[in-house]
Amino acid sequence: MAPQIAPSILSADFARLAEDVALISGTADWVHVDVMDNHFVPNLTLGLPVVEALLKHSALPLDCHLMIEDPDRWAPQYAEAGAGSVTIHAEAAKAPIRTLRAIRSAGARAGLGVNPATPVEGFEDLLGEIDMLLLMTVEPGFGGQRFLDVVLPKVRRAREMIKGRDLPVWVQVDGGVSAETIERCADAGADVFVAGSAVYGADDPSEAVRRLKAQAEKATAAAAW
Ligand SMILES: O=C(CO)[C@@H](O)[C@H](O)COP(=O)(O)O
Ligand SMILES: [Fe+2]
Repeated sequence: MAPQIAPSILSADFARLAEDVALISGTADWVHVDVMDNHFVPNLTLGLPVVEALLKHSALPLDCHLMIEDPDRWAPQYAEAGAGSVTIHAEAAKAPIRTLRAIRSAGARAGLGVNPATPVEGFEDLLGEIDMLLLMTVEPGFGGQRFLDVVLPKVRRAREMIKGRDLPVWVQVDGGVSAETIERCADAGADVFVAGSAVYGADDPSEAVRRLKAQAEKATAAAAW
């Protein structure tokens, strides 16, 4: 799959979300929406009502990343509302298979996320239940953190696992992805890149997306996977 860029609106202006989403509509592939509940992570952002409102204003599909304690209860509702993709965290879900199936049944892509210290090997048998594996490259909770290079071998192993099973599962990296780190991620096997501060901290967010995508495309073309 060609590399895709998903700017995170965590670094946008929360009072001008529709305008900030419109800024990247011409160059980005997804709008990444970080839902945080102050329980699974020590930060509080937005929830279903804001996502429902944003869906009416976004030309791009919403990629909802649920960093919440009870994703089994909430995730299907984001899919039913019209999100293009809904990701639950493996550390939080109590019935991941049921929840992933409910997301797909509601017409969204189903994502499974893992924190930096959570191994992917335990989830190999779930690969057939998901459309995307999200590998956090920072500890979840905040934008603008430093990229954790220590996660890159896991990105590589995840890509190998997926390739070994011949499944169309996307590998998303999230956290600290920038012009400095995106090539290493693409080389390791990532094909969906979340970037918050690297996009919304730039003078021209749309141009920042275009550049990140060009870098990812070049690194992917040269990659062994
Ligand atoms: O899920 C998260 C943080 O928990 C991310 O989506 C961040 O919002 C990415 O921001 P940057 O690290 O790119 O600034
Ligand atoms: Fe995220």
